[in-house]
Amino acid sequence: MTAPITIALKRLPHGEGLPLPAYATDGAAGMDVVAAEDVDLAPGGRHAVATGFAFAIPAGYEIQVRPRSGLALKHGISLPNTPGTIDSDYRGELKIIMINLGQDSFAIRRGDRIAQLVAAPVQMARFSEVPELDDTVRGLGGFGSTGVKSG
Ligand SMILES: O=c1ccn([C@H]2C[C@H](O)[C@@H](COP(=O)(O)OP(=O)(O)OP(=O)(O)O)O2)c(=O)[nH]1
Ligand SMILES: [Mg+2]
Repeated sequence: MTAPITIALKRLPHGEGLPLPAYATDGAAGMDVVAAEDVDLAPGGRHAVATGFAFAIPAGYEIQVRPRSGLALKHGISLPNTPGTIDSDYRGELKIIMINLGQDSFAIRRGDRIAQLVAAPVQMARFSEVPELDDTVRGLGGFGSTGVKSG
């Protein structure tokens, strides 16, 4: 296990009293984050749920916002943009964009764990434009091209 990075966090006024995002167990990959507001999500509805926190993620890292499987399995609650990307230069409030894919209305209450945050390194890249690409076995094949028997 690599040493944890330190992420500066600012508690916003409406985040008063909420727990910091935290790992539920020693081996958890994601830190559970809780809602800072009450929201009733109708079937098919979506909402950017306040968390009450803002961050300064160190350069070279991101936070990925991922759904919780329990909410997904039991209630059809997910994130339409999963994994959400929190940029290192974002200083606004972390919001969790939630969608209700279930058939019943779902009540999110302040303090409920609604998503999990995974800190990850970011490999920066740049493009080099070329006239031709090199040949490969796959070539132009994609979208289910492998393992298809011909004849
Ligand atoms: O689930 C999310 C996703 C994004 N953000 C914030 C942090 C992120 O750094 C910023 C921009 O996100 P993204 O790049 O995914 O959105 P965009 O549609 O490309 O907006 P922008 O033009 O602001 O980058 O919005 C959240 O709070 N929650
Ligand atoms: Mg963007």
